[in-house]
Amino acid sequence: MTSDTAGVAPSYQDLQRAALAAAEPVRYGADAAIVCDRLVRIFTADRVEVQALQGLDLVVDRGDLVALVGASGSGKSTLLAILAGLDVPTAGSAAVGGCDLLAMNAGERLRYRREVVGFVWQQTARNLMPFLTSAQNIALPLQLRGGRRGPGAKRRHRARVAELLEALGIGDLADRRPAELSGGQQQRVAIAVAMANDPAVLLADEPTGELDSETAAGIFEAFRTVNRELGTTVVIVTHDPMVAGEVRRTVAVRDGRTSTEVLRRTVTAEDGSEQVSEREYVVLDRAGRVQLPPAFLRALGMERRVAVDLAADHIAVRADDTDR
Ligand SMILES: Nc1ncnc2c1ncn2[C@@H]1O[C@H](COP(=O)(O)OP(=O)(O)OP(=O)(O)O)[C@@H](O)[C@H]1O
Repeated sequence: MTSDTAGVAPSYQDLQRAALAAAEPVRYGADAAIVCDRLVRIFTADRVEVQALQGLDLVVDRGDLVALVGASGSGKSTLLAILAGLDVPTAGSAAVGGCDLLAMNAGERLRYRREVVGFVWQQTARNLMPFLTSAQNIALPLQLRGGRRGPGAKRRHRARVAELLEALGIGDLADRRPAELSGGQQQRVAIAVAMANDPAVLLADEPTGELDSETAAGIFEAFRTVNRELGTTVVIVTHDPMVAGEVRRTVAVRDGRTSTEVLRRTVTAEDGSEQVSEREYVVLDRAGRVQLPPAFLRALGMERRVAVDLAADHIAVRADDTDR
């Protein structure tokens, strides 16, 4: 190939590199904190199979704060147990903080649970050792963490405990045992314990389930603080209807799949006032499937088959009228 526009015409190597780059598949959610791809979890109880997760897709970006909502039995806790490294999916793939949850051996799984994820349970008592003070509870995961224990370890641990007590506004509770704390205070300490080893992701299953609504609001604020100030990705499973107003992204799980999402953002109006805009989306999975809201389908009598037409800026879904 001759070139009379030296420096502009691509070389053979340039073309080869471009062709290879184009052939390289883009990894699904490559830089995300959490990537679940067609996740399936089947339980067998009394020879009956329950498909708790039925091909669930979920990508959570680093630094995001996400609420998972859904009816009882929709699969939320099953998903969280997998993300926490406590359970293993039957099929599909899941990665958290770059760790492949299907490829870990027992030792790696233990390290993953201690260092990559933090977990806050609903039962306030389950999160804390009853015979340790708040500061000792927070220090425990630091001591259990493997690796080098140099002479400065004790000092570093003390500094980390102080930092977390301060971030969660519980410095004055450092020397109290769980029995001497209210439910809300216990959950704040539990968040500090889960954050001790600076996990990539903080997971919480119904963390406000045992609290009154005012205390619950304070706990959501604590999760927001952790998310904003410490930059941790946070995923909270909740039944709390108030939650939609508390987080940027709410993902609904239905029948073992993610079905709809509500995204909230603050927009500045023409007069300079700030308003929160909220929009509901249906999830588009990797195969191009969407789960349309049942109320919409019922309203237009859509079932079994719909006509789909492409327009310049949208796709129209209409009731099947072939028999009319
Ligand atoms: N260990 C298990 N053995 C058998 N079935 C299970 C097991 N764990 C969960 N399931 C079933 O899987 C489905 C999903 O359960 P899961 O607990 O994930 O739902 P959930 O959305 O968290 O519900 P809830 O909001 O009530 O906690 C349910 O039908 C449940 O009965």
